[in-house]
Amino acid sequence: MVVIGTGLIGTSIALALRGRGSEVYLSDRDAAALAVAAEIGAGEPLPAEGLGGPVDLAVIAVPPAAVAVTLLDAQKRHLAEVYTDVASVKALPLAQAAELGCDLASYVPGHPLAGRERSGPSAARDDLFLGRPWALCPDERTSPAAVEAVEGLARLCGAMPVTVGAEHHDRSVALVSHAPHVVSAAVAARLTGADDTALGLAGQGVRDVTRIAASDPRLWIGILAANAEPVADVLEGVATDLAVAASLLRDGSEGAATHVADLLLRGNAGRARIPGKHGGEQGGYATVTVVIPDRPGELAMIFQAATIAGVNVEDVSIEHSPGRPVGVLELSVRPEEAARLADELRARGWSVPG
Ligand SMILES: NC(=O)c1ccc[n+]([C@@H]2O[C@H](COP(=O)([O-])OP(=O)(O)OC[C@H]3O[C@@H](n4cnc5c(N)ncnc54)[C@H](O)[C@@H]3O)[C@@H](O)[C@H]2O)c1
Ligand SMILES: O=C(O)C(=O)C[C@]1(C(=O)O)C=C[C@@H](O)C=C1
Repeated sequence: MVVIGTGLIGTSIALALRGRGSEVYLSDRDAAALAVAAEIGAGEPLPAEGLGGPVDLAVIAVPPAAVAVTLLDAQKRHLAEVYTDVASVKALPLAQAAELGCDLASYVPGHPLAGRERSGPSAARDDLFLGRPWALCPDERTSPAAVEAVEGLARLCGAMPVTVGAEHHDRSVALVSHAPHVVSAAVAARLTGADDTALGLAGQGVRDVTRIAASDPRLWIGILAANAEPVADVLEGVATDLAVAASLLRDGSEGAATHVADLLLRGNAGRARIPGKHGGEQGGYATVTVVIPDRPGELAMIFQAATIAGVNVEDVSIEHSPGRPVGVLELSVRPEEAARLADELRARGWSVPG
């Protein structure tokens, strides 16, 4: 394989592929990004003179506006049999590739729905795509063999391939990724004028809502500009809800509170529709909460206790208590296994409230 663009996503794919035994060559116009990716074991730099023949697959992991020119260049060099990209929008690269005269039979537009708020190869992780959807947007011009190869890539990275048309993809991600990003930025932007007391009171809620606001604005302006209309449609709906909520709160009447409660209930309902682990139903798990001292080996012993109790931990999160040497661990498990795990942990001396 060849990975062109060794930033967060390209290097994460390269690491995942290397972990599955693939031979990976790397290319980036930024020599420092290439050097870091190679240094952390993502692959070998692609020799300037090429490899003497096409590799199976080239993954183009550059910003959306650079995908089509990068594809054309790679195809001119006959770098690979099959090409895919990972850009967060799909209609733009596909239209530009057609306009530039790229070979569309061997190009499968793709988009793994996994990422981080950090950029560059040093933020890469080989497990980034585990259990995540990976959109593929072939059309009537794409060869079935190319689609099969890129489905194989997604599966090798531990992701679930999902086939969807490019326009449909872009409208969908406007709703589930791009508009939420702008909303997160808008909430975080309110904090620039906050005083130290307010910031000192920041808890997990604001951290959850603003995590993605730490992302690279240069990358995101390219994503938003390439999906402008669908994102604007969602933002207008959000803006209406917010404006109505603000005016009702000022109104202060009991009727107004009921209307605001309606927005909160719709929020509950929307959130509950987000699929859970492996695309399954969300909310099917019970949470076992454990207070853990901050000392070596504590987590390992808790997971060992879960193993002994025969309980599979489906998900895990840790909340740190600021200034205190303890944390609160939340273990998501099947509801029928929660009491067994709680008993096992209590018997071994941990504090399991509830
Ligand atoms: N960040 C995310 O969470 C995320 C998730 C899924 C998909 N994506 C998509 O993946 C792509 C890469 O994003 P990233 O987060 O890895 O960004 P990044 O900034 O970490 O990496 C991009 C890399 O591409 C290189 N690059 C830029 N233009 C190039 C060109 N013309 N030729 C060769 N290399 C070039 C840069 O030097 C950089 O190393 C984007 O299209 C983005 O939309 C991002
Ligand atoms: O979790 C994050 O940090 C992301 O930015 C991931 C996320 C997303 O919105 O889910 C962002 C953009 C990508 O195109 C794909 C995934």
